[in-house]
Amino acid sequence: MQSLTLIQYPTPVSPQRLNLYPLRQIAVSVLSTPTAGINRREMASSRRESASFKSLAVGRTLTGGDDDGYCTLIDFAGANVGDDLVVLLYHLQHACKRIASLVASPFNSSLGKLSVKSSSSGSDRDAPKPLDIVSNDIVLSSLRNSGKVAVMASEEDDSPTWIKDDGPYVVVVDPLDGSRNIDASIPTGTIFGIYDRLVELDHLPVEEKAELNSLQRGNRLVASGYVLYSSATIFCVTLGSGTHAFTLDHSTGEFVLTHQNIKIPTRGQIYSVNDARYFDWPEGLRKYIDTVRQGKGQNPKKYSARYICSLVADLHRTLLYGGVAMNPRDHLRLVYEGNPLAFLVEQAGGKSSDGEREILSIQPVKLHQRLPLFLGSLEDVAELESYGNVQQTVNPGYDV
Ligand SMILES: O=P(O)(O)OC[C@H]1O[C@](O)(COP(=O)(O)O)[C@@H](O)[C@@H]1O
Repeated sequence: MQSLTLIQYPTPVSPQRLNLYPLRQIAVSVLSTPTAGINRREMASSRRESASFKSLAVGRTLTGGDDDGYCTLIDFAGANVGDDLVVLLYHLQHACKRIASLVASPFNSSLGKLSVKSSSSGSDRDAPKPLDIVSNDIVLSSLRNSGKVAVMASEEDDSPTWIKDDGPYVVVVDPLDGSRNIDASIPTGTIFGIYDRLVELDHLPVEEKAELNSLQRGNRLVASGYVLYSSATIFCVTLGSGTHAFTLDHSTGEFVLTHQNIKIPTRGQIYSVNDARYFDWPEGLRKYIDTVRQGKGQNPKKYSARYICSLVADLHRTLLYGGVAMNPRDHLRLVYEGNPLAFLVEQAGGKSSDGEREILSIQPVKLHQRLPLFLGSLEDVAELESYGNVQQTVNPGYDV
C-alpha cells in the first residue's frame, strides 16, 4: 500500500508551488541540517522576499492552506496571527523537530534514566535528566534565534533566562515532559505557553522583570500548546481561537494540519489517573472514581481507565476521546504545565480545574508552584468537582 493512502490529508503541493512559500523551503533545509538553527538575518531576508506572512495568505483559505487543502503550521499561523508570533512559532517548531529526533535516537536510549543533581539547594524542582537538559538547550537556542522572545522560563531552570529587552513575547516551557519513562519508549511531550511581554515592567531590574513576566495568570496567554512525541509527532496549539493539531510529515519536514478546530466531547467514558494512589486519595475523589467505574455517575456507562503516566500523551487522548485526565496531588506545575494545557483544553470546549478553581484564574506566586490538575470534558470535570474534596493532600512522594 502506498503511504499516501494511509495519510489522511491531501497531496502535498508540487515543487513549483513550493517556490511561492520560502518558509516551507527553509523548513525542509533546516530539518536536513538539524544542528543549524536559522538565525534572525536569514529569517529576515526570507521575510523580505515574501513581503509578509499575511500577504502569503491573501486570496487563500481561512486556514492559510493551499487550494488543495494542504496547510502547514506556518501557513496556518500566517493567516491567523501577526508576523512576530509566526516567526516565534517557526523557531519553536524547529526546536521540537530536533527534540523529536533526539528522543527517537538509538544513541539516547539510556539518557532518560540518569539523574543529575539540581544546581541549587532548596529549589522545588526535581533533579533533571540529561534528555531534559538537552531539550531545554535546544528550545532556548531556538527562542534566542527567533529574536522575538524577551524571556524564557523553563521547568528545567531555577530562574527565567532574560533573552532580549525588546522581544515581544514571554515563553514558559516544559521542554520534555514524561522523560522518566523514555527508556521504555513511552511517548513524551513539550509543553509551552506564550504571553506578551509586560512593557510596564521594562524599567525593573532584569531578574525582577524576568520573574514577574513569567508569573502571569493563564488567562493572559496569547498562545499555548504541546508537541507529542509518539508514533506520530503532533504539534497541538491554540492561537487564541480554537485548538488545532498538526502532524509532522517526515517526507517534507512540515507540520501539516490534520485536526482543525478540535472539539473535546462534552462527555467521555475514560478516566486517566495513577490509581495505585487510591489509598492516599481523599474521600471525594475515591467516591467519584468508584461511581463512574460502576456506571453509576451522571453518564450511565461504566468508565474505563487509561494512564500512560506521560501528561501530554494522556491529555492528547483525552482531547480526542473525552473524559478526564488528572493528577490529584501537588505534582504538576501551574506555570509550565497547568496554564498552557488549561488554555488549550478550554479553547477546545473543555474544562480545567485544580478541583476547586478554574486553572486560568489562579495567580501564580512562584515559578515552580505545583497543584492538583484536572483537565477534560466539560461535563466530566464539572461532575468530578461536584464531589468536593478531590485534591490529594497526602503526598508522601513516590519513588516510581
Ligand atoms: O507519579 P504521578 O503522580 O503518576 O505523576 C505522573 C506525571 O508526572 C509527569 O511525569 C511529570 O513529572 P516530572 O515533570 O517530574 O517528570 C507527567 O508526565 C505525568 O503525568
